[in-house]
Amino acid sequence: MSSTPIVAFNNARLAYGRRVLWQDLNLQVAPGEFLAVLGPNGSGKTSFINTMLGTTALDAGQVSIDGQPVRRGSRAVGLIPQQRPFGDNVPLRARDLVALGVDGTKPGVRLARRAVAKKVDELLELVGASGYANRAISDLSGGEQQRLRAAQALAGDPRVLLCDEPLLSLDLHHQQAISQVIHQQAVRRGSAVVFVTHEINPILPYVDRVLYLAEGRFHIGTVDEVMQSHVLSELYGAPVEVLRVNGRIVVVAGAGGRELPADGHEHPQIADDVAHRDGK
Ligand SMILES: Nc1ncnc2c1ncn2[C@@H]1O[C@H](COP(=O)(O)OP(=O)(O)OP(=O)(O)O)[C@@H](O)[C@H]1O
Repeated sequence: MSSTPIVAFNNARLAYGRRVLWQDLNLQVAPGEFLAVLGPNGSGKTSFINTMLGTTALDAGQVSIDGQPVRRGSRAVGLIPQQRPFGDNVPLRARDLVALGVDGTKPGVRLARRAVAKKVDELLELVGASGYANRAISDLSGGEQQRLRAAQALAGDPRVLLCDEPLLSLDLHHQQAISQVIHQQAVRRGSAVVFVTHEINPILPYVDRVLYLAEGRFHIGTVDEVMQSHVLSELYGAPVEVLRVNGRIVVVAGAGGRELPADGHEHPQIADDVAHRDGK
C-alpha cells in the first residue's frame, strides 16, 4: 500500500451539543484499505460517514480526502447509502439509475451513449442485476434496489467508497457477492473503503482494520486486535464477550449472555449476533 492516505482524520472531534461522539480521532485510511466501522445504534457511524461527505462538520480537527479538505459533492467520494425504498413515482428503470452514476455526475464530460450503455451493462453484471436491467425501480425488492445503489456508487470510480450498512436486506449470497465486488474494486483501483455495518462476518475476509465506536469512545486496529472481550468491555463500560465460532465472530453481552445495562436496552449488534449464534 502507498503511504499517502486517501482519508486522513487529524485530531477530529464530533459532538452534538454536550454529547461527544468521538474526540482525538487520528486515523489514516490507505489506498486499497478496507476499514470496517462498527458500533451500537447511535454511536455515530453515519455521522462519521457524513463528515467525509462534508454534510456534517467536525467541531475540532480536520478531515481530508486525497490530501484535500473535504468538500461536499466531491467526485472523489462515493456513497452506498442506508437503504430507503424508492418511491412508486420514480420513473426510472434499473439501468437508468446506474447510468446516472456513469454519466450523470460529470458535467461537460459526457460519454457517448454506446459507451455509457456498455459500462452500465458491466456494472449490472458485476452486482448480479443484469436479469432486471429493464424493470422499473419501484417494482424491485429492497435487495434488488440495493444492488443497483452499489453499482451506481462503483460507477463513479471514487477514491473512497463510503458504505452505510449496504448489506441490509441482501440475502447471504448477495451479501458475499457485493462485499467481494467492493473489495476487488478497492484493490484494483487503489481506492479505499469505509464500510459501516452491524454484522462483520460477511466482510471478515476483506477487512484490514476496524474502527469500533461506542459510548463516546473508539478503538482502532485489526480485527484480531479490536474484536477482543477486554477491548469491547472497556469500550462499552460493561462486560462483553467475543467468541469465535466456526470462523464467525459472535459478540455476547455480559457473562452468560445477559443484556448490557448501559441504556436499559440490549445493543442491536449484540442482539443480532446472539440471534445468529442461536440460529434464529
Ligand atoms: N444533526 C444532528 N443533531 C443532533 N444529534 C444528532 C444529529 N445527527 C445524529 N444525531 C445523534 O447522534 C447520534 C449518532 O447518530 P448516528 O446516526 O451517527 O449513529 P449510528 O451509529 O449511525 O446509528 P445507527 O446504527 O442507528 O444507524 C444519535 O444519538 C443521533 O440521534
